[in-house]
Amino acid sequence: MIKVKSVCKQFSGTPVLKDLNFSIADGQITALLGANGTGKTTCLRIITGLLKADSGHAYIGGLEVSKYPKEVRRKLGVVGDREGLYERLTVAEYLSFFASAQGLAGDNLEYALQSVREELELSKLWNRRTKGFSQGERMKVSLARALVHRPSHLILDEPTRGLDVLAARLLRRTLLRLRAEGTAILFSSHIMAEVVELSDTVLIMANGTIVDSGTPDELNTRSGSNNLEDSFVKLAYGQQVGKSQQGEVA
Ligand SMILES: Nc1ncnc2c1ncn2[C@@H]1O[C@H](COP(=O)(O)OP(=O)(O)OP(=O)(O)O)[C@@H](O)[C@H]1O
Repeated sequence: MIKVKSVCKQFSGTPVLKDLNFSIADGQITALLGANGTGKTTCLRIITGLLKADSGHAYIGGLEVSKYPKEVRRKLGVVGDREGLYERLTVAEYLSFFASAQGLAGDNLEYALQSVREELELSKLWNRRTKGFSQGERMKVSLARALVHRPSHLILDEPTRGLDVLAARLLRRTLLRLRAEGTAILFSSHIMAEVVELSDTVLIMANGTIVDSGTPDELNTRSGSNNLEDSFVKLAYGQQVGKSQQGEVA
C-alpha cells in the first residue's frame, strides 16, 4: 500500500501541498491528475523520499518513508521527473550497478537483468553508453532501473513522455502485468486516454489537495460529463476556467 497522510509542503512561504491525504491498495493502478504546477511532482518526490514534507507522513508498504529509507528503497521503483543516467556506463553496467545496490547478486542479479532486458526490449541499447541517448531511450532505461529489483510499489512521474507509440504501448502492457502481480502503482499523467486505459482510480488534485477521486466512470457521473477530460476540467479547474474554455471540451 502507498499512503499519504496529512502532508503539507511549501516553497518560500507559498503553500503547494495543503493537507494531502490518499491511499493506494496493492494490485491497483492510480493516476494523479492536476494542472501544471499543482504539486504532483512535489507529492511524488515526498513519497519517494527525495523531498521532505513540512508536516505529515508518507508510507510505502506500511513503512514511514522518512524513517526507513533503506527498506523503502527495496520496496519501491521510481521513474522520476529527471532521468539521472550515468552517461559513461552502458545500459547493462548502469542497471547492474542499481540492481547490486538493491542487494541482488550472482544468479539472481543475472536473472533480473535478463528479465528487464527482454521485457522492455532493450537488446539494441544494452551495450551502448547512455551518453547521447534520445529522450525516449533515456526514459526506457529509467523504467528498467525502476523495475530491475522487482519492487512491490511503483511511482512514475509522467512515464510516457518522450516515448513513441510502440514504447508507450510496451510501458502500458508492463504496468498492467505488474498490477496483475499485485504491485501498487501510482503515476502522474496529462494524457487522458492513457489514464482511462490504465487506472483503477483517478485522484484529481487542485489547490494543494485532492478535490475528488474515483474510477473514471464515477468521476464522469459525478461531474455530469461523458469523458474524463471534461470531468477533469470541471473538477480540477472549477471556477478558474471561463465558461468558454469549459465549453471547448464539453
Ligand atoms: N524546489 C522548489 N523550489 C521552489 N518552488 C518549487 C520547487 N519545486 C516545485 N516548486 C513549485 O511548486 C509548485 C508545484 O510544482 P510541481 O513540480 O510539483 O507541479 P506539477 O503538478 O508536477 O506540475 P507539472 O504538471 O507542470 O509537471 C510549482 O509552482 C513549482 O514552481
